[in-house]
Amino acid sequence: MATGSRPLVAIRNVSKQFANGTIAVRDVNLDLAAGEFVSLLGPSGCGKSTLLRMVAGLGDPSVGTIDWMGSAHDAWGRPARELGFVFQDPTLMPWATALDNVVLPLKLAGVNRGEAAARGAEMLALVGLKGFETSYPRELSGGMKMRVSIARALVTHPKILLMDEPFAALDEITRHKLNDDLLRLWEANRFTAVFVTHSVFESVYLSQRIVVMAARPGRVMADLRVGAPYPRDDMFRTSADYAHWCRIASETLKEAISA
Ligand SMILES: Nc1ncnc2c1ncn2[C@@H]1O[C@H](COP(=O)(O)OP(=O)(O)OP(=O)(O)O)[C@@H](O)[C@H]1O
Repeated sequence: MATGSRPLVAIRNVSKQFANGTIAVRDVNLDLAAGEFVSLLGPSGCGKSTLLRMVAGLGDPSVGTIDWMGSAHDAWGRPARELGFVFQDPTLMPWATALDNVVLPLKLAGVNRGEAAARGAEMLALVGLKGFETSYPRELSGGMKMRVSIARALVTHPKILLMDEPFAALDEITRHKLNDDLLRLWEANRFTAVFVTHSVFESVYLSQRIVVMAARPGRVMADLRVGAPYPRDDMFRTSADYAHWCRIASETLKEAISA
């Protein structure tokens, strides 16, 4: 991956202190390269979500900068962040169909109705929901709702997809399936993927790179490269190579927590 080239996002000396005095993250330095798959791995409270939200512009750092390199800026000097965000909860509009949920970002961007519907339907098909365009969220399973959420995040073809523990509430079989589908989408489209998780297994399965964080205060402890090739599939999940990388990631996480 293009890790040697100019980063897509450069996080420099970033700290975040909330009004109640909590230091959520301290002195984080991180480059996100175009097209890479990175996981932020760490225990509860280590600032993963806070960091991800700041990359998305949902909250500013107290100290430091987050630069979207090479992005256009608006009249106020704010970067045009081309991103999609997937939360742990699918956050769908219950009164709208799957298709209407997916096309919302296109509508907000002023894309005309016909084109938005075509692009939305195409995206739903890519996440395995062809035929469910007119279904309402209440008619969909948890995994299907999350697929709609991913389709909505990707429908604008963002440069970066930020995901905050998107599969944590799903059963293991559904989570594995969604992991596979996410990798397939990433390999086909090569957006930058930033994935927050506390699961060592999930981070190893998905990522080229795992940024290991520790809490109190939240900080980056290690930056691990997962040297296993893609495509990754069920064969990989049961391989000695996967077990090897899980062991390394697990030991790194243990060291980070006890440091
Ligand atoms: N709005 C807020 N006001 C005050 N403190 C906050 C706020 N948001 C988060 N925190 C605190 O900042 C720290 C980091 O929280 P954050 O949610 O980023 O961690 P996390 O690693 O994503 O945790 P989890 O895995 O449990 O979601 C925690 O101590 C949390 O209580």
